[in-house]
Amino acid sequence: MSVPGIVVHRDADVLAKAVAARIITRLVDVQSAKGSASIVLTGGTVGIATLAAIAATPARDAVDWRRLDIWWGDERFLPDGDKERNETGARAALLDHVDVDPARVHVMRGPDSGMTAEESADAYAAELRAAARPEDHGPVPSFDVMLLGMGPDSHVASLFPGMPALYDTRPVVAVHGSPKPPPTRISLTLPAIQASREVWVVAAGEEKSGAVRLALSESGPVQVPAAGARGRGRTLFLLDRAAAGKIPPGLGRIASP
Ligand SMILES: O=C(O)[C@H](O)[C@@H](O)[C@H](O)[C@H](O)COP(=O)(O)O
Repeated sequence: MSVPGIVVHRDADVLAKAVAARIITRLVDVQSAKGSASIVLTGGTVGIATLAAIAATPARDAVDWRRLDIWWGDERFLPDGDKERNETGARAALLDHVDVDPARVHVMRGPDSGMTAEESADAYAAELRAAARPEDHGPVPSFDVMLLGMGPDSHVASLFPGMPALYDTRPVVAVHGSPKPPPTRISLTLPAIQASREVWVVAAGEEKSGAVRLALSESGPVQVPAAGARGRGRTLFLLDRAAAGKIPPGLGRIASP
């Protein structure tokens, strides 16, 4: 797994815009090289603000949205269209404004599907397995970009410290009793996250600074899930100054444009 690079931006607004530009560039590069690309979206304030920043920039048209596979790292187990669903936020911020191929927007289904949370997780795992190719060497595709927001407790996706999902070797699990409402969620697990070519953890605000410090230290991923958020090729922590405020000196290269 890759050692995290750290990039610090002035504030949450500049961070979202900078991550948006970075996503567009990454997707254009990958599509130029491979013809198609894949991205895993996240919920949360910065995650959704980043999608809105993509929608707001003319450079978004450089991405071939028809040749992009869109996945989610986690989802709240709520009915389609519920305003608390990460999918709802992503569609309002970006997906409804670009020409995505509906067949390549892979949502984690809620209770209106008639499935339980466990069945929905299994269905998503089957969708991931169907999209995996031999060169991925596993049950999930090698995602080109895995975006992850991070909570003040260092959770990523819906992997909360000490909870059973962190011990699970399956790629997708149902989460019950989430400390962050709503209580029932669907989440990729760390093995699925670590299959990504690149993992980008995005965080803003002083309340995340302790979690950032732990996530960049030699912490164990069960107690510090963000410490397990590592890509096979590259890991980036994309932060604002407030979230970066407790990073110990000498912890690798910190770019502060
Ligand atoms: O479903 C969710 O809630 C998100 O996927 C979650 O992992 C989020 O990204 C973090 O909690 C950070 O959220 P904030 O950026 O709003 O603090």
